[in-house]
Amino acid sequence: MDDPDELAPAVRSILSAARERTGARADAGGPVSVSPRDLSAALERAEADGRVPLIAEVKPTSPTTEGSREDDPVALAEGMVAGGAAALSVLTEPEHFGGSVDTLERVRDAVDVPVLRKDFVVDEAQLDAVESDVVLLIARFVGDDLPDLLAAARDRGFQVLVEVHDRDELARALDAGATTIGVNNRDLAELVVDLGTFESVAPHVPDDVTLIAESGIASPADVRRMRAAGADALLVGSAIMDGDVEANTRELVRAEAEAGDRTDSSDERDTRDTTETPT
Ligand SMILES: O=P(O)(O)OC[C@@H](O)[C@@H](O)c1c[nH]c2ccccc12
Repeated sequence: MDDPDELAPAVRSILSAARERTGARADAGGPVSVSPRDLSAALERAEADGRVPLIAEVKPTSPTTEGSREDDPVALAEGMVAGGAAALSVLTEPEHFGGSVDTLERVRDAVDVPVLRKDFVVDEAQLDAVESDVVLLIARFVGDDLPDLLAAARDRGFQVLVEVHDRDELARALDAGATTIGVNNRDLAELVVDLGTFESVAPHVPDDVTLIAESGIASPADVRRMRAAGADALLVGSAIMDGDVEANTRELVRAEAEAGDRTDSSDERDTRDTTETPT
C-alpha cells in the first residue's frame, strides 16, 4: 500500500476507521452469498434505450461536501431510478459519508436496479457486512491484497468494481483480473478533482473492460466529455445529491440525447474529434 502520509488527512482518517470497523455483523452467519443483479446488463439496457448509463450515488455527505442531506435515502434512491439511473451506489461508510449498511439494504429492497456498495473494504471479513450486487475495491488501499480480495468477493457472488487513479493502478487491476474498472477523477492525496485523470487513463483500458468514470461529473457537458473519452458508464454523487435528485439525474441521463437534438453541436463534435485521436 502507498505511504499513508501521501493521503489527505480525511482519507487517512477514513482508512483507519475502516480498519477498526468489524466486518461481519453480530447476526451474520459467516460469508454472504449474493445473487447479484447484473450490472453490465443494466448499463447495456440504458444504452439501448438512449439513456447515458449512469450510476447515481446516495451520498448523504462527504469530506468534500458542506453540510449533509437528511432526507430518507430510500426516497432519494427512488428519485434517482425515476430519473433514469441504470444503477445505484450507496455509501455504507458511517463516519465520514453518513452511510450505513441498513440504508443499503433498505435501498436495495426498494429498487430493482443493481446496487453498488461504496465503502473502504480492506479485508475479507468486511465483505460480509451486507449483501449488494456490486462491491468496490480501491486499488490504492488494498495494495497487494487485490487479487485475493477480488477472488473472495467473487466467491460470495459479488460483481466487483476496481477503482484506480493512474496507469500503475490500472495495470494492477488488470493483472488481478478486474473486468469492471472505475477511474476516480478525485485524487485521494489532495481530494481535488480533475476530469483529465479519466482522459489520461482511459486509452490504456482494454475494450472488453467495462469502464466507469467516477467523481467530479457535474454537468451534461462533463457527461459528454467523459463519454467521448471512452466511459461506458458514469458514477455521479454530489451533482445529483445537490437539489432535486430526480431532475438532476434526468438531466445527466439525457445529456447525449439532447446534444444530438441541438443544431449548434459543433462544440461537442470538437471535443469528440480531439479525444478520439489515438494517444
Ligand atoms: O460526488 P462525486 O464527485 O460525483 O463522486 C462520486 C463518487 O465517484 C465518489 O463518491 C467516490 C469515488 N470513489 C470513492 C471511494 C469511496 C467513497 C467515495 C468515492
